[in-house]
Amino acid sequence: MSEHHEPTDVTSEQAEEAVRILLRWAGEDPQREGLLDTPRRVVKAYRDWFSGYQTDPGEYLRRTFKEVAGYDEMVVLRDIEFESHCEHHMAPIIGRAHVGYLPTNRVVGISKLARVVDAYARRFQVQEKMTAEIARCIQENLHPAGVAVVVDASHECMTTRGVHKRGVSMVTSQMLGAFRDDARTRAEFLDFIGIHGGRR
Ligand SMILES: Nc1nc2c(ncn2[C@@H]2O[C@H](COP(=O)(O)OP(=O)(O)OP(=O)(O)O)[C@@H](O)[C@H]2O)c(=O)[nH]1
Ligand SMILES: [Zn+2]
Repeated sequence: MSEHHEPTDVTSEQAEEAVRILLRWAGEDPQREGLLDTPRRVVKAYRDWFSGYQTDPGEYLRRTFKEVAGYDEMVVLRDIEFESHCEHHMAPIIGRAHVGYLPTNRVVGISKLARVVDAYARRFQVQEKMTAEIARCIQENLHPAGVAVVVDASHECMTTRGVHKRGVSMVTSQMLGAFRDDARTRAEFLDFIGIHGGRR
């Protein structure tokens, strides 16, 4: 994706004007010197935070390796830090994702699992939906014997506004295939990521 790509039929100028309106609505003067460049900066930041709409997450999983014949145990990538935004308040969701899968005969470059997480995180999200999307994407593209995704995140819409609860994290999981059907496989994954009996 190029830096200056217009993602939709809404132009950067229109997006910048929307920021000026929000500034005016908050009681500010968008023409004062300190704020002159703010709309441009905000639009640039949004382009980064919401770049996931310009990606096809499944594309990252197309290139697989067969050279690992003999390896038939689970692969786990844990503590994948991500930043997302909730679709209710457009407030940051900050957390970590843990992804595991049981390869059948092909494995993927390990960074690609983190790229899939980012591709979904950089959209407006609900944590449950993001968790399920990551798992489904891996299942549909790699056809492994199973996929496990656990997401542990804090929602700024709960810390800096609204109910104002700090130190709260939301944990969601999506288990598919062997991770859903076989308690021992699921337990091994949870052990790998450091969650024992639900505690970390
Ligand atoms: N399940 C779920 N809820 C979320 C997520 N992100 C934000 N929320 C919640 O979405 C809800 C939206 O509730 P509303 O009552 O419509 O919004 P609100 O008046 O701003 O609610 P408060 O946050 O309680 O002030 C809130 O309870 C948020 O905490 C998420 O990823 N998953
Ligand atoms: Zn929210």
